[in-house]
Amino acid sequence: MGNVIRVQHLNYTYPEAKHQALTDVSFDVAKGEWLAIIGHNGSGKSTLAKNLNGLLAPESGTVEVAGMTLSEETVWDIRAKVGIVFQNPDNQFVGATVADDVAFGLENRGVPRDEMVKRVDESLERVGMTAFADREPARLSGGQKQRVAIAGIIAQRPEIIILDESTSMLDPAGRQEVLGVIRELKDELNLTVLSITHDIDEAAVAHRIILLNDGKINEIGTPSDIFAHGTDLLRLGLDVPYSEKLKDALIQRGVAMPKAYLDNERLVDYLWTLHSTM
Ligand SMILES: Nc1ncnc2c1ncn2[C@@H]1O[C@H](COP(=O)(O)OP(=O)(O)OP(=O)(O)O)[C@@H](O)[C@H]1O
Repeated sequence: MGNVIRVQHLNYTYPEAKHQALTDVSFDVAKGEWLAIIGHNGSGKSTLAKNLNGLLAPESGTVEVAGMTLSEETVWDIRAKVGIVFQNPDNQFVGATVADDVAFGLENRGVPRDEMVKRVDESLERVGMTAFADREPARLSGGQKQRVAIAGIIAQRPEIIILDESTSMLDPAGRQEVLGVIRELKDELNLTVLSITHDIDEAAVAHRIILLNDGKINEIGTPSDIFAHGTDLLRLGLDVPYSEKLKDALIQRGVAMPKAYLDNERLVDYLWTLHSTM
């Protein structure tokens, strides 16, 4: 499996800022991988996402996407490969109807009308929003709005989807709805997913997690590697999985617990075994 993203020694400073927003960031992403990016407020997550699709231009270092090195010449081709779903669904709509909205990006790219109609239908079908094609986007629920935003992106046939806090304004049901759609699309279309999130449960479903701290990569590892830091993550301004908090509270009370990260199910299994041997 080849790499679809390669970032090497990326540095970025905003024009009017004193501090570097990203410092010497390097990592690879394999095609078809789900990578979560976590870190405290202001750690550089959104800046990194914008450097990946050329919304911001790296100050130094290189960004390669789908075999192209990001530059003025490649920025439009790269942008076509990387779709970003942003946090606030209301800021993402331009069309008067759901179908118009999904068509917008294709119109801009000069896709012929027949092809456009086909792709709009197909994309709405994939996110389960066909019945809403003629509705006004503003009247949809938060989860439905994000599904429409996702349809607008997949209509453009990207290889990579970045979720930039895309579920953070949704209720738990909306969050599950959107993540479910992404999971299905990822498998059907062999997409690579980067999810920038504060939601620890969303990070836990990734293959790997990048932990950013003050614009630098603190660690890259599997969810088990990262969550094994337990309550130390709180010091980096992050939340800790519920199972780790519970484990910590049990350790405080003198219960012998394994060091490795246990998700909810494995924690229950462990406690059950402990209970059965008492
Ligand atoms: N347009 C801007 N101009 C100047 N500085 C900025 C700008 N946008 C972000 N920054 C600064 O760059 C750093 C990284 O910000 P960024 O938005 O990438 O962080 P983040 O991890 O996405 O934060 P959050 O979780 O709050 O969205 C912060 O110090 C922030 O204040």
